[in-house]
Amino acid sequence: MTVLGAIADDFTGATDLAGLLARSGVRVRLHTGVPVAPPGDDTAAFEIIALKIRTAPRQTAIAEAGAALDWLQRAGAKRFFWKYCSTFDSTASGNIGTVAQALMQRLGLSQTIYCPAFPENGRRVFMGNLFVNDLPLAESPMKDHPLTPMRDSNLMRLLAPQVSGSVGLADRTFVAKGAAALRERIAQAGAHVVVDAIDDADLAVVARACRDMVLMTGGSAVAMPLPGLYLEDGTLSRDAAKPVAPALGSAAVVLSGSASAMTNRQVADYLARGAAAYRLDPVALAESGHQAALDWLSAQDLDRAPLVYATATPDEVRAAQQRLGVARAGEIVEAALAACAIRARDLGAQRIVVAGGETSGAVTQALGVNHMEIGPEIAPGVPWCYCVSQGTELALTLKSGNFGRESFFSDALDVLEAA
Ligand SMILES: Nc1ncnc2c1ncn2[C@@H]1O[C@H](COP(=O)(O)OP(=O)(O)O)[C@@H](O)[C@H]1O
Ligand SMILES: O=C(O)[C@@H](O)C(=O)COP(=O)(O)O
Repeated sequence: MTVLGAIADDFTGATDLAGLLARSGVRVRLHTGVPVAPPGDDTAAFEIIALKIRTAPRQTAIAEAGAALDWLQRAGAKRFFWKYCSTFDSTASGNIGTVAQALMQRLGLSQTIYCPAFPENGRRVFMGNLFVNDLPLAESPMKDHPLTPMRDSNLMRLLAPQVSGSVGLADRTFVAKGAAALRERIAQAGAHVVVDAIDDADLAVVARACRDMVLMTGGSAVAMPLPGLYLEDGTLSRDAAKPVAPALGSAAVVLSGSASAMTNRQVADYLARGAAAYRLDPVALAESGHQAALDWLSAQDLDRAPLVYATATPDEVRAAQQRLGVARAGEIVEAALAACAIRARDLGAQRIVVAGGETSGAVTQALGVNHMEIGPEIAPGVPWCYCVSQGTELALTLKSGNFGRESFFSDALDVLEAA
């Protein structure tokens, strides 16, 4: 029986949520896109639908999230979770609040909460302001994100233009008083309530206070305590069926389309380890296409997990965007990396590491993957996922731009080796 149905605005975010929920030992199933077939009898306790709508036009985002909600309701879910980025990545007009409001309308709700905190990855919310490690969001490297540069750290100000209802705050002084006091505060705080949390203990209080809300929204970490709460009161029984790692060949590829500060360090680390690498230049791709990258990949020893990357500094990204336009630069890079993923699979690679949320969406869609089982976690919020692409079993990991330590790419391959 499905206890919670979740909708994620991007693919890395969906695997992040899936990995954190799966820590509890309950069954989590991840669908990429809204499944075409109606739900069967074997639905998991936690069903997640990954969408690629973080930067989509508002009406597209609302329509796709609505279709996902319908499917999850048909799967039997009575409670829902809207997952977005722990750095609140959104465009000026949406889509975090926009989609939340649309889901509220469809569910007949007058209220939801917003809690992007993910303390294990340094994201904390205090007095409604989001911090990334020791910096306010707008001073963190997120200010330079290629598609969703975050130039304000105040979540209420970010949310207000995205919704028509009132925006309020349940600050940490209420969280510190425990679940009952927090619940009371939230009830009085308006339609769209930002909730503070600076550590996992705070998130446990928030989850306890909101566990019966029909719709919660946030980063993955505020959902992490939910399986424990549902197991505690018998809403859910533990399902020990762990996905079995498929037998995989040793060929692998690393594809990086994230331009985050952390991914830049991870690419540098992997290069320093002697990895064979091909750098994608968006302007050259626009002029000549990506055949040269495919030819390079075909000549590589995939047992040594070569890297194809567009990862670049903020200045380099800006220069490419000025030449090509923001959307086109992103699309060209995503298309090239998606084509590399298909080529790598066709050359026998069954281990594919992808860095970047939009990039992961493009790669996963191109591979025609429609659902994934959740395997071992490589770093907080980044699990290996097992899936099938055109009849080939694959292990795929989708790394959010800023997640993982410097050695992430080699960590990922090591973790899979040990699985
Ligand atoms: N060198 C580059 N120049 C311009 N755009 C780039 C470059 N490298 C990557 N991009 C684009 O930037 C976007 C990065 O977003 P994403 O893949 O979501 O990474 P992250 O997870 O870091 O946010 C993608 O659309 C990608 O195609
Ligand atoms: O919540 C998070 O930080 C991640 O799950 C996520 O959504 C990150 O997005 P990208 O950095 O665009 O991959």
